[in-house]
Amino acid sequence: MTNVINGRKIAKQLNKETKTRVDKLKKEKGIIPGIAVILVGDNPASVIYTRNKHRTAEKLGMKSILRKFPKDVSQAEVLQAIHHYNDDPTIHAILIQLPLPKHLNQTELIEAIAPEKDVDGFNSKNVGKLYNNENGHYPVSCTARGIMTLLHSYLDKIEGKNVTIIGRSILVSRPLQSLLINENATVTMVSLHTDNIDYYTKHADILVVAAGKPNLIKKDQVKLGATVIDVGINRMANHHLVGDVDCDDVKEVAENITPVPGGVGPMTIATLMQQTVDLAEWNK
Ligand SMILES: Nc1nc2c(c(=O)[nH]1)N[C@@H](CN(C=O)c1ccc(C(=O)N[C@@H](CCC(=O)O)C(=O)O)cc1)CN2
Repeated sequence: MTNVINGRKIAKQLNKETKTRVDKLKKEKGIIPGIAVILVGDNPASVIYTRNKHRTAEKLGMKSILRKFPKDVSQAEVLQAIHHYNDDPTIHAILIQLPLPKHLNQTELIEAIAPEKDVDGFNSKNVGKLYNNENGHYPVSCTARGIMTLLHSYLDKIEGKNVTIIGRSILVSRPLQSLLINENATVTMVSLHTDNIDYYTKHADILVVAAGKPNLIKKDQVKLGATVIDVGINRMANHHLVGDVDCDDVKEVAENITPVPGGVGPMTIATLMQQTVDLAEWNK
């Protein structure tokens, strides 16, 4: 029997736990976790995601600022906002919504965020700590951490598992590779350029697909009993959302599978909330 992983339910439970932590921080330390989300332009998906982040943070009792800039804003103006929030003691978490318009230097902006407020974990200091499997506290990619939460909910152990990740992004695939390696999984990174990609997908106990190609993966490419994590969110012409995995087909062979929508996506925002409270606790 295949488990269709309910990301919405697990995200709801995580938000409940986060709310309890927010209330405790307020009561015991007088600290209200604060997040500043920077949105440049009017990309429709980014507008929805940042609104959801803002609303969820407020619902959980946090301070939340959604700072919007027009699409032609200068690099200097965005940098100035980042410096402002770096210096604001009521803000514990700063995030720049991606993608950014092409004229902006994404790397410079991410590097300008104080590492202890870099709630996305994209700053090179935090990426380096994750890569080195350093002890101590540091933020990591919210989607990657959210996927680890899903895997831990459905699998007894990750150690020793063969994992194939299709994708190479700094947003999800690379940090997820490090998180999995740090838990002693064997991780193979492939892409749409890989020769004989089916060889790698068929050998995976855990298959993570972050390729950005609707319905790329079918059941004949998946090992019997595998756990399949679909990171793809493809908006079709009829406005339907479709993942990178043909869920109805792959369900016939997978033991666990995430649907789209309702799988990995909701975990990204719940993990962002979780990590905002982490930052408020770590840096109090
Ligand atoms: N700075 C960042 N930018 C982006 C990130 C990120 O983690 N940090 N991730 C994505 C977008 N994203 C959050 O920002 C995100 C994507 C999807 C969902 C989600 O809940 N998806 C739903 C479907 C919702 C819909 O699109 O209609 C689902 O899959 O069920 C939340 C957040 C890129 N940018």
